[in-house]
Amino acid sequence: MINVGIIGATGYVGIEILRLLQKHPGVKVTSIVSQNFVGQKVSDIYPTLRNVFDMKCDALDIESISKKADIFVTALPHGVSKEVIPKLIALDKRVIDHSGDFRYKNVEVYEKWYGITHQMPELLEMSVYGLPELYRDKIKDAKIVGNPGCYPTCSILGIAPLLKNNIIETKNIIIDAASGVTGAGRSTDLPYQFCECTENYKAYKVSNHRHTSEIEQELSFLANEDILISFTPHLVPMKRGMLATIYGNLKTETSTSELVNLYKEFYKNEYFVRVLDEGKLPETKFTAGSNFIDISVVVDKRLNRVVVLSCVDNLGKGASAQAVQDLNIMCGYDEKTGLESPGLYL
Ligand SMILES: NC(=O)C1=CN([C@@H]2O[C@H](COP(=O)(O)OP(=O)(O)OC[C@H]3O[C@@H](n4cnc5c(N)ncnc54)[C@H](OP(=O)(O)O)[C@@H]3O)[C@@H](O)[C@H]2O)C=CC1
Ligand SMILES: CC(=O)N[C@@H](CCC(=O)OP(=O)(O)O)C(=O)O
Repeated sequence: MINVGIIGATGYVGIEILRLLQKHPGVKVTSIVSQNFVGQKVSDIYPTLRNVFDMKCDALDIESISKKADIFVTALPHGVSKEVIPKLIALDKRVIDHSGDFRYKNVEVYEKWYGITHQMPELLEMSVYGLPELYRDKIKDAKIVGNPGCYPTCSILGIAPLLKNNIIETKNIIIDAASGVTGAGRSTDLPYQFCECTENYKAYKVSNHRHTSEIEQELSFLANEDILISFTPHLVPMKRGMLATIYGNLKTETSTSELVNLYKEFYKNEYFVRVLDEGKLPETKFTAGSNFIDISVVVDKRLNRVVVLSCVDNLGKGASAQAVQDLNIMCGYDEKTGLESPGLYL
């Protein structure tokens, strides 16, 4: 049994991890940390947990919480994680982080896109990007895992087979993606209030969203050359879910069925990646509440262009469930442990 602490347990990502870990036979949650709810039962804040998990929230006192757990999952805002994690590492703890603070290999790129000075670039070197389908072997022994952002998970896995097989031009990759409102966390900021986002659909941070740089980093590693993309995120009036529509120019004439076969071959050993048969398209309700990513691929013959549709739950494969997958890899458990349930559908 592994003792796990969740720091930032009272946010949307943290509470989803707590929910998933209730069904995990190899993990015991021994500390949950909050900022505003210290001393309160988490089941009073999230009553779905009543009689299931009634632990009280700890304060962020590293010395005290480090005695309670071996591995910590941090679901803290960007900039806060990088203050907390070095202290856990110094106490020989392993950490899976959800912020952007440990996802980058080049500290200057992080500092430019986040507007934050990192201060601990040497810890970036030891961190592993937490996308199991690409970095499973490194995640196994990692001290720090930088769990990917939701848009990057959805986009990178959607494009990887094309770049790895040299199928598309590396210029002119376009990603349009839409996220449910939980993507912004348990925020009370005006744009995320009911009357502001319901019955509405809008783009935001066009050409300057920080995930552009994270996606570019990983696509560049896959293609072995520097890649720039056009990335446009949108907010869609749903609680959870994310769909990315990705466009790339094919280098040679290729059919839809050839590409579907190529994707199926590429992901043949990946339980959580479901490549859909030709003619089938993903929908957010098919992945909601799960660790699955559904991908379909279509060739627009007239333009010799490929259109990939890639779909995750932003809180599932886009965050918490993927962290549980990483945790399983780090602890030597079967990757599906605690993640066996299908999505929610309704
Ligand atoms: N939401 C999503 O879909 C995704 C989010 N992420 C990332 O995961 C992380 C968590 O996101 P999310 O759960 O959505 O955010 P929330 O705002 O819902 O939760 C943030 C959590 O961090 C705690 N917290 C905030 N500031 C501090 C601080 N200064 N010191 C200690 N604790 C603090 C909060 O405590 P309290 O509740 O007491 O205020 C809360 O538990 C972020 O880095 C986010 O970017 C990554 C992928 C997807
Ligand atoms: C809808 C919405 O606001 N989504 C968030 C992305 C959440 C996420 O996955 O990203 P990080 O972990 O990098 O914060 C945003 O666009 O900032």
